Amino acid sequence: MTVGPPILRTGANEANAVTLPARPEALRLDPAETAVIVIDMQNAYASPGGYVDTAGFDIAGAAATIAQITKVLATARAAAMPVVFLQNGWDADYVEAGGPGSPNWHKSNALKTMRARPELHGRFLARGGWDYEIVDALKPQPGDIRVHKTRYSAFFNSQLDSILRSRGIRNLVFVGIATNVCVESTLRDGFHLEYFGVMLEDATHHLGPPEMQAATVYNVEKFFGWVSTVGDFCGSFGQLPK
Ligand SMILES: NC(=O)N/C=C\C(=O)O
Repeated sequence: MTVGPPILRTGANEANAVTLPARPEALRLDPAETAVIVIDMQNAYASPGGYVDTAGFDIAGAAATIAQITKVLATARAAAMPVVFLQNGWDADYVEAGGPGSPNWHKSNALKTMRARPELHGRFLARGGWDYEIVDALKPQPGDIRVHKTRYSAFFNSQLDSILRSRGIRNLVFVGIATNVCVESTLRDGFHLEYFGVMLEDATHHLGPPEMQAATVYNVEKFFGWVSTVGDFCGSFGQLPK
């Protein structure tokens, strides 16, 4: 008898489930219980002249990440899988960012850069501004869901958990920027809230040196979830009848 690689079943509705190749093992996912979570694909994180570019991070990989996410979203929409866009930022007066009593005020490189260069005040991550907007190439389509968030984890003080639970979503497929900050923070919080998190490693991009990408891939694969690829996601869910 040949024993194949293990497959983890995440839901009760086995009839509609699809096998997604992943590490450390493949997953059986029901598309009706699965959502694509697009983390912070805003001009701030992916466009020249946006916050992270101005703050000195390398965004050379962002264009390729956008191209990969485009493929994922086309497959997800064709499979009637919810697409949830997270948008990171604050009100125009930065009240939601917290003041000096908040660690966010001290650690946010957007806020630090604006304090160091007062001519930039109001430019980064303010709702209503260009920096906050989703990049043109990934503009949300009718039926997509948009959720505002004010901290790295998309579950913290947001509507995300309620929106997912009310739709019966149990599995989250993560794409976006940055792998090692908001993607990992959200996937970790999702794990603690009993969501099965899958990160598509070639549709995410890190902030900082390349080791940061590798570290999150290791953490996800070993401790918090599963790691898959755009090719495997599109290959699996692209097979569903239209
Ligand atoms: N979207 C993110 O991962 N953001 C990381 C840093 C920041 O927002 O300052």
